[in-house]
Amino acid sequence: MLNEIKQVQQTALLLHSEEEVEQAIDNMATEINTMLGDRNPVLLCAMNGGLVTTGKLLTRLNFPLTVDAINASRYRDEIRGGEIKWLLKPATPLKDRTVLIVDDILDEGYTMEALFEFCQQQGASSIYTAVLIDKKLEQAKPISADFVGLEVEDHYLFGYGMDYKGYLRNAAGIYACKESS
Ligand SMILES: O=P(O)(O)OC[C@H]1O[C@H](OP(=O)(O)OP(=O)(O)O)[C@H](O)[C@@H]1O
Ligand SMILES: Nc1nc2[nH]cnc2c(=O)[nH]1
Repeated sequence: MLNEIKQVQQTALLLHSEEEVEQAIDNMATEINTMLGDRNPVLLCAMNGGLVTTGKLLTRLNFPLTVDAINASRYRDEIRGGEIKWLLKPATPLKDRTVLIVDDILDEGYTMEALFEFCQQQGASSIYTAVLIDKKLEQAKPISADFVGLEVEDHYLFGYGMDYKGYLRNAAGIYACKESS
């Protein structure tokens, strides 16, 4: 397994450097500070992929907020999406709260749609969505994100929270796996 991971890492294409991604996160934070500064939101970190983006955003946000986690996964260790499996629901009551769901990537959009619907069912008063990456696809998505860091072509990506078979989430850049489109 580790040989495969090293091979994927070595042959991957760097699409966005660490500097570019950090700038994109700065820009997202500026927008979120403007839009949600007086809303006392709860940030929901969409685990596991949303971990890096949530952490990087958090210290750039300059207003009162609380944080919790949510996890509905549909890829697990595959590079094609399947059925949504709920792994974690937030402990924080969402009723009458403003919610900001933070994830690494909006790909086909089914994961974010499921997270959004869950927050609606819990009675959130308003729900915003933030993703580091919005993948450009030919087909329409069931949901769009309110805050987007970067738009990226259709490859299987890793880095900044995004994994390849559970690994490479810690890569400090946005990489495309070779021959993944
Ligand atoms: O827009 P979609 O096509 O639904 O895909 C996006 C989702 O896929 C990844 O999650 P994954 O299920 O791989 O779990 P992970 O966060 O643990 O990596 C990613 O973190 C998003 O949540
Ligand atoms: N790591 C990773 N997870 C995803 N989930 C949906 N699309 C992707 C992708 O391109 N990379």
